[in-house]
Amino acid sequence: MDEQGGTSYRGAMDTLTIRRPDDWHLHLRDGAMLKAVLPETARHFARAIVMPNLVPPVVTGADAADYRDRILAATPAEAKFQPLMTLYLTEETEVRDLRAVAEEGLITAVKLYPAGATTNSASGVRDFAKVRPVLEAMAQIGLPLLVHGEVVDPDVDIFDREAVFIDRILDPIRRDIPGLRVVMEHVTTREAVDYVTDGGSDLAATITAHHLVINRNHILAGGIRPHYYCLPVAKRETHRQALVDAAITGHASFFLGTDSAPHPDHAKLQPCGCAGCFTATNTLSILAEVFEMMGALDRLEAFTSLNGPAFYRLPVNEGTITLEKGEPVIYPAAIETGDGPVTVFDPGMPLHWRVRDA
Ligand SMILES: NC(=O)N[C@@H](CC(=O)O)C(=O)O
Ligand SMILES: [Zn+2]
Ligand SMILES: [Zn+2]
Repeated sequence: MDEQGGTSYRGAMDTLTIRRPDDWHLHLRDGAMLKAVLPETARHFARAIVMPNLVPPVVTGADAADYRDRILAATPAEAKFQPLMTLYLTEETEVRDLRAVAEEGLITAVKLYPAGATTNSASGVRDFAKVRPVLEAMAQIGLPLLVHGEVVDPDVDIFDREAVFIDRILDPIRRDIPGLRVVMEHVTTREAVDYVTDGGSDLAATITAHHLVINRNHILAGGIRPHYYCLPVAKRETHRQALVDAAITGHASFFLGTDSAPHPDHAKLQPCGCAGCFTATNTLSILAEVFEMMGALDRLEAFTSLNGPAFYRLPVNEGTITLEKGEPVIYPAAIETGDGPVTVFDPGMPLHWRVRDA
């Protein structure tokens, strides 16, 4: 480790040691799927913000405690992995309950899904006025609100739904409730990048690996690729470039949230297939490739391991991981789960960086 923030290089930049990363947006699911996907995350990441969009969703403290225990039970014995739990905000969430759960230290954040915006969001919020007292309490406590930032209005084009959400919903809420700490999850647009860049220290954004490498052509041109379909859907190339620029700057408001969202292939390969890309397995290889391509390997650690803990007011991880560069790494095309195979996201380019076994 050197004094410039822990990144050290050897040789012609063929190894890179960084603080152990965290994943600030992850879907672990439950049951057989949880058991199959958890090792893919625990191998590389020390902590993850675990999304609460189970069926039924994680809405009470008791739900969160039970889910945490199921995750810990499914964690490989040798792994040191800490799940950071979240609650699913509904119009019925009570201020009193939320305060109690937050005081217990059981949850790290609360997740806001506009009803109907994405996978398992039916119990989400329709009328934002109804959750205002809860958001005010969160601002007082300093508990972050994580938002799936898309409007659900059928008249709004799917490629515009994130930008419209900022104008119609998020910005008014933030003006109305000063001090509310917000993470815009899985941002996909230049508008979101600009909004977060100028938003001050109470606003941050997670960025996925897949949104750094695909644009909407990858999904739709030359045939439809269901494994690239996730929400928010990837936008045009200029937006992808804005995301890359945000990720590589080292700006404190941007950090990694993989949004690794496993669905069995039989649920994705349908006339109406599920949204979500499964990236837990190869995210770090993809990121190293992108950051190297941009001449920004020295800022990878800020994105994966430093900016997130700083926003969440948590210590950075003690341990490190070492990435090494060599022949292209071959990842399995899919992982096997009790619910059937789950295809691993294919970045469509050779990946030369692998995480060295600890
Ligand atoms: N990103 C997705 O496309 N899907 C996520 C839900 C979400 O994060 O919006 C899922 O749970 O499958
Ligand atoms: Zn989402
Ligand atoms: Zn997600």
